[in-house]
Amino acid sequence: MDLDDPAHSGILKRFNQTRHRLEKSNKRARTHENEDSQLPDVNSERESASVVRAEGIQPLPQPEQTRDKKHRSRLQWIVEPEMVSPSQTAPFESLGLSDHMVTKLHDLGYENAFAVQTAVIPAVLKAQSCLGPDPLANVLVNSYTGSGKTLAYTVPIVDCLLNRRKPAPRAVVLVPTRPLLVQVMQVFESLVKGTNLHPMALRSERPLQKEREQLLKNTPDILVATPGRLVDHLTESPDLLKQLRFLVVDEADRLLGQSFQEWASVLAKACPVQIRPVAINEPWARPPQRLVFSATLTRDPGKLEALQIRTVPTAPHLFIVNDDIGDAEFVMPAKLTENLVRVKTLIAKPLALVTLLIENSLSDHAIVFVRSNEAAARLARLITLISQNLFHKDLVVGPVSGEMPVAERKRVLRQFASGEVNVIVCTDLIARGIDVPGVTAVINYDLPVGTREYVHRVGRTARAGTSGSAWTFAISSAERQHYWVMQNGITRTNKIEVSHFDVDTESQTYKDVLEQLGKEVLS
Ligand SMILES: Nc1ncnc2c1ncn2[C@@H]1O[C@H](COP(=O)(O)OP(=O)(O)OP(=O)(O)O)[C@@H](O)[C@H]1O
Repeated sequence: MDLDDPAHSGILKRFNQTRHRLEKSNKRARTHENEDSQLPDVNSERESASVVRAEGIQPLPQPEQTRDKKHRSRLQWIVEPEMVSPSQTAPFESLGLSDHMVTKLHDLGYENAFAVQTAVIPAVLKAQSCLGPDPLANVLVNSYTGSGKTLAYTVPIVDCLLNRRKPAPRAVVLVPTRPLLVQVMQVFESLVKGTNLHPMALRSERPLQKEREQLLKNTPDILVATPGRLVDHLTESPDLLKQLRFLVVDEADRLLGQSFQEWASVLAKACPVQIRPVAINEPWARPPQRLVFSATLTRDPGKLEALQIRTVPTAPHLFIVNDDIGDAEFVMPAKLTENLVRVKTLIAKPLALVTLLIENSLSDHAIVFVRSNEAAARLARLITLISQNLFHKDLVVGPVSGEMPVAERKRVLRQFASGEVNVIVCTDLIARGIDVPGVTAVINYDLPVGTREYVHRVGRTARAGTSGSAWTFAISSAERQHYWVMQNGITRTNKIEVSHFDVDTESQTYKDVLEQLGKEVLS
């Protein structure tokens, strides 16, 4: 209460007057031990009633404040998240996993758990070990790009489901894009090898009916899907998820930004709800444990509400992998260096890009982001032409965009991962979640639309503790301003470097190259 506020000081004054009168009247009652004298003084009661209704010697009822307190305690997990230092690594043996899983992880080359895994794996295992119908503590995670969030949920899920007892999907993992779906599926497949667990990806490129038949026949334990495809199946088979134990929402802020087919409410209706048995032999059920991940997780309770994160009676865990919460919402990988590249004109941009790639030895394994499918195709061709004609180098460049056939896109990504393709030019389709080890640089040829997109794009490099660099082109003061605005709310180890790029756009060879591209586009 603000005592300087005239309204509040008036309330306080009236409260003190009333309390004073009540104290006087109670004292009188105790002194005389006379039943009549215990009644409050009629005059003073009238007086106090005209002021405010008093209820014993209690503070005056303050409904707003009570509600606010309750509200606050329900949101305590958001207000005071559990901070996890990025340096907090531990052997997988120490996290409560089965011997089978620890051996499997070692076989796959994972020795120690990354920070996010040391926090999330024990929290999930502990919640899942609770028997009975009590709701499980949900887990929400904000951890920087490339920090190992995928293993943080796939490992405990597989470990918990190892003793397969029910032929029904018990885990659903939602992801925003098909490339990410393929990647998560590969991680599950590597973890379940040698067990009787069966993961399945729901793919929108397949006929729905055929996939449904497969779903009924194979009874997968784990489903990996995009929300739209899952909704299609739930419409046909509303009981599909009745045995669900885990609901993972990866890249949650992105998915929550999509209201496609009202997926969150359809999914909420399809999940088991709390059923507390009245007698010991009665059936019970509890909602699946929600595991929610992103490098840019929203902490807006209003937005998270769609996921039905239970806050009572078990408060969720909100893990933030960062040394210092400060004011920053997001954190950059420690070994990422960032550069703002000032280029004078639009026409200089392609040449500046190729010069940057070649002169800074970035051309081996780089990702260039542009804003449209068309720009991806055009710039990929232009990089090839410029590198051949002006630098006498044969860079292998491939576009990756949403309009390409899925098989073709997969091929380019596979070749990029194996090193056959040096540079990919892509849209935001692969800005999130995609993990290609060894990417040396990310170049924002076109500016991303906002902070979140920036964080995810540049996070395709400097992953899993490795080094990498990010370069963002800006040709006007408006673009530079946008760049600096995007940096608000990001915490980083390395200072951003600003460089100027002057290239000769007047050379005849460059003009010829641009003309050739123009002709190719028109033909
Ligand atoms: N404990 C570990 N030891 C060694 N490598 C690991 C470990 N955990 C994960 N990795 C590797 O780190 C890389 C990044 O992991 P992952 O893709 O899960 O990151 P992420 O946090 O989900 O990133 P993003 O936010 O970009 O989706 C992967 O190549 C993965 O194999």
